[in-house]
Amino acid sequence: IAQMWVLVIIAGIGVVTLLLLLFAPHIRRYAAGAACRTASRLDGKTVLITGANTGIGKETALDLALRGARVIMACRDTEKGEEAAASIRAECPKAQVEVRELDLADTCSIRAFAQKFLREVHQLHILINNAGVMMCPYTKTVDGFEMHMGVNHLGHFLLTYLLVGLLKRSAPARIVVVSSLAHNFGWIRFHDLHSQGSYNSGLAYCQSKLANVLFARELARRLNGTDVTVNSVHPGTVNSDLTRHSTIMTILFSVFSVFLKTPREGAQTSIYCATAEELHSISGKHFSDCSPAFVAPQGRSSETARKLWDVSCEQLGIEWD
Ligand SMILES: NC(=O)C1=CN([C@@H]2O[C@H](COP(=O)(O)OP(=O)(O)OC[C@H]3O[C@@H](n4cnc5c(N)ncnc54)[C@H](OP(=O)(O)O)[C@@H]3O)[C@@H](O)[C@H]2O)C=CC1
Ligand SMILES: CC1=C(/C=C/C(C)=C/C=C/C(C)=C/C=O)C(C)(C)CCC1
Repeated sequence: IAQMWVLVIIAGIGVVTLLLLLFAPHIRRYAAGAACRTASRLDGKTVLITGANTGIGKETALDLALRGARVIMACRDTEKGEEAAASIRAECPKAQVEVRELDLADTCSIRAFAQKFLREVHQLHILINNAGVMMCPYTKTVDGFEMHMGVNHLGHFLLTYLLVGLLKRSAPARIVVVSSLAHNFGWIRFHDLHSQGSYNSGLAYCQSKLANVLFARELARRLNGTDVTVNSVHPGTVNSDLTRHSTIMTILFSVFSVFLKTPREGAQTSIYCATAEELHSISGKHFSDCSPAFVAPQGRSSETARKLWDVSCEQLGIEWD
């Protein structure tokens, strides 16, 4: 009987493998999701992308550079950034890409970055808040913020605050906030925003991605009439370095990689929101697979969005009306 079970298991694995191989092209096509079909050129436009040295950010940078934009890649590790820029130039010799140092886990770095940027770059048409950290062990940023909240939300909040004047002067301009489907599982824990009482790395990530959705909606409302639009994005489930802090997720993502998006596929919705002509006046919306997407009720609450805005300003020591 034991031998029979072994045979059944081997046959089962064989059948599953065969089916997977047979349907691999279909599975891949389905997993890839929607591609951005717009042919818009970006000659003469300046784009800033955070976390552009790898993953979705790097692929977004390559695509926008191919469209003729000057792409500024804001990276915390400029060596990694230069390697990414070199690989973009190898694919697109005419690419105007440059690397600048930005550590979103340090408000001094964000302020220094913005100061130099405003001195040296005189226009900004597209800002893509892409950088992110997921499920890291409990860590604080230089300013004492919990890492997910500090980098994914507060760091980008401060960066956008410092650059919004330039975006307005360069209008029409767009801001793309890379959030996630994970916002569905998040709650803004105003009583313990920095998880000092209790910490769960998954929930901390979800909270920060919900903060991204709320920030995009509230900023869109405040920028109404300025010709600067803001939309948030879920890129899909993408096989990137994002899982680096979780061994289980890293193993699962590589084993099931055929079912996941590649970083290039994951960049499509960011590219769509940054370039699609039909979105020129669309603001405060959430997109996935280059289409409008569902937002969880907690991501649609104007009250929570306003409260988060006020708390974020307070924590960063800024006034932003
Ligand atoms: N991959 C996925 O399945 C999904 C991703 N997303 C979102 O997409 C975005 C991009 O993720 P993805 O490309 O997958 O992940 P990667 O880990 O490949 O890229 C993340 C980028 O963020 C940068 N980064 C992290 N911390 C900081 C910091 N303190 N200062 C500046 N840059 C920083 C990283 O730099 P470095 O390499 O130096 O660490 C890297 O360039 C994230 O916001 C993520 O939340 C949303 C849903 C699903
Ligand atoms: C359940 C399951 C999977 C799906 C995981 C998903 C859907 C992860 C989504 C992550 C997100 C959205 C991260 C960033 O924001 C895998 C890996 C295919 C392996 C098989 C089990």
